Amino acid sequence: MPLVEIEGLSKVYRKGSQEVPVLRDLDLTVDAGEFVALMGPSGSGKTTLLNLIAGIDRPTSGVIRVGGDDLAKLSRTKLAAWRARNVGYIFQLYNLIPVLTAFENVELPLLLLPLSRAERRKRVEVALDAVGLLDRHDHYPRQLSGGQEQRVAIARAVVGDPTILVADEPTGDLDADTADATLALLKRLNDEMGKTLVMVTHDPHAAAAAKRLVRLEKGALVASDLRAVPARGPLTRAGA
Ligand SMILES: Nc1ncnc2c1ncn2[C@@H]1O[C@H](COP(=O)(O)OP(=O)(O)OP(=O)(O)O)[C@@H](O)[C@H]1O
Repeated sequence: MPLVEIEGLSKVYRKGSQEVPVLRDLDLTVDAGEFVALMGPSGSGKTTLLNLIAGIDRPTSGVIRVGGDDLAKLSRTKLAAWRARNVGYIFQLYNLIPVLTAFENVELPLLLLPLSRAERRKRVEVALDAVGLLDRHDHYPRQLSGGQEQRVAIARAVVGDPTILVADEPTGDLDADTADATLALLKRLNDEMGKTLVMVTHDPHAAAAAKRLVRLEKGALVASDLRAVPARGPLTRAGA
């Protein structure tokens, strides 16, 4: 079943009087339960596309439906509310709030939902447990390693049970082993919990964690294939 339906999507940024076309007449469908890697050269429009799917940005023209909602038709306020309910965003640099503990960081998106304090606590604990960091719940981001910070950020992204998870270079700032552990976690969220994931990456190794590869070049889709990478066991880095 299609979760993301994109038809004739275009995005033009305006810089003063200058127009910068970033996405051109793009069509793409992502089914529920897919794990899609979005690759392409720097400047090809990957982050722009991800932000449009996440309802952070709005298209210049075209249709973008996520879970049946036509995002271009929502007002800014409605789009913000839609985002809070439906999107979990994972950033390259984690974007945790330094003055909040791991628990409080994960709890943050739940404060926008009508939940009791007890229900919030339960959900935060389940999410922290799922990423293996329940015992670090009272640690501040500076007391965590980069990989642990990213796992807290992943817990924060899934805690509200969003319709879709989007990740922008989630392993871009991690060493190889920590990146592998993070990718294994994302794979597990997809395989075992059925989360739909769209991940921007430059790294073919990271892309190999996904089930489908979508390539962008100069704002247009050049390929969208089921994984050409042979099936394999645990993520291993070639030559390592
Ligand atoms: N807010 C903005 N205003 C003007 N131009 C922008 C804006 N955001 C992005 N761009 C331009 O749009 C193009 C695509 O940017 P985008 O970040 O989507 O590319 P990308 O494929 O994610 O690149 P990278 O891999 O380097 O992150 C770039 O030329 C960029 O300069």
